[in-house]
Amino acid sequence: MTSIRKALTIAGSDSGGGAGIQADLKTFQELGVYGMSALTALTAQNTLGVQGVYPMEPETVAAQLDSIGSDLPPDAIKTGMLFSSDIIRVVAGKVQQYGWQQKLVIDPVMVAKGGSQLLLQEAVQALITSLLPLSLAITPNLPEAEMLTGMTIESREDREQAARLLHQMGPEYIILKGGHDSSGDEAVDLLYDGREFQYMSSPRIATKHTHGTGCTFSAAVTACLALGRSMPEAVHTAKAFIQAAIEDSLNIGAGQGPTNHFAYGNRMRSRGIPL
Ligand SMILES: Nc1ncnc2c1ncn2[C@@H]1O[C@H](COP(=O)(O)OP(=O)(O)O)[C@@H](O)[C@H]1O
Ligand SMILES: Cc1ncc(COP(=O)(O)O)c(N)n1
Repeated sequence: MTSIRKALTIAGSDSGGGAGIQADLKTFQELGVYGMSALTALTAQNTLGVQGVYPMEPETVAAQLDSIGSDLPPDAIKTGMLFSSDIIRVVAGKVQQYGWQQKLVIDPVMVAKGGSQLLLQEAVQALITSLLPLSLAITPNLPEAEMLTGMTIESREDREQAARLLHQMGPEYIILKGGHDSSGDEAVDLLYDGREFQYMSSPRIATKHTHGTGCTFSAAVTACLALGRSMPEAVHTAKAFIQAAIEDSLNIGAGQGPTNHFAYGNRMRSRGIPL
């Protein structure tokens, strides 16, 4: 009998396979974690953009979470596209019912890279009041952090202030991703635990094939937490995972190609390093 750690993604489906639950499940698999999913919405999507959004009924989301919660307790959970305040409230209720608070990573997905709305404007407040207080960590990109805090983020001091404000909203850890700041040669992420600011940077890769970077990064954090790693270790591994995935990103489709979920594992295996 083999025992395995389990991770759950509560997110939207990307038919093109680069973001959403597809990116999450591929990342879980690559990091040796058993992946489970509860779908919040279907998107008709490819490398050119989002052609359609079809949200699930909130009861359908609840039913999936009950099936998982009653039989397959996850070791870590992430949320991605949640779409509406009704779905957010259902997810928050199930997180409380099954006691998942200490295992929950929120990727506050708002807008797809092509510009389509994946979280309704009316749902931002529900995310702040219903879900953030229940979470272990949140992984906003810079525009999402601006939307959640209401502040403009330009300088390093702004990032630290935004992290402080987000920390006051409930999550124990703030992981502020810096991919959208194209001003330097580095992609700089910030981890804040309410006491210390820890910066993690890597060389910025010049490519348009970054579809699914945020989903993949937060899925890698979640997989590492499921494996029992500490938060700094999880973020460190996720940064290495996404760096490899962007370096070897896939030039498929006519638009913004996806990141390469095999890249990190291939590199580790070729060096004989256990994942
Ligand atoms: N061009 C890039 N080169 C290297 N790392 C990047 C690049 N773009 C994004 N990243 C990294 O990918 C992760 C996701 O970042 P970001 O683009 O900010 O989020 P999102 O995909 O949610 O918009 C972060 O760790 C960020 O530093
Ligand atoms: C279903 C779904 N969920 C999330 C994203 C965000 O993708 P990205 O990681 O590129 O910001 C997406 N494009 N589609």
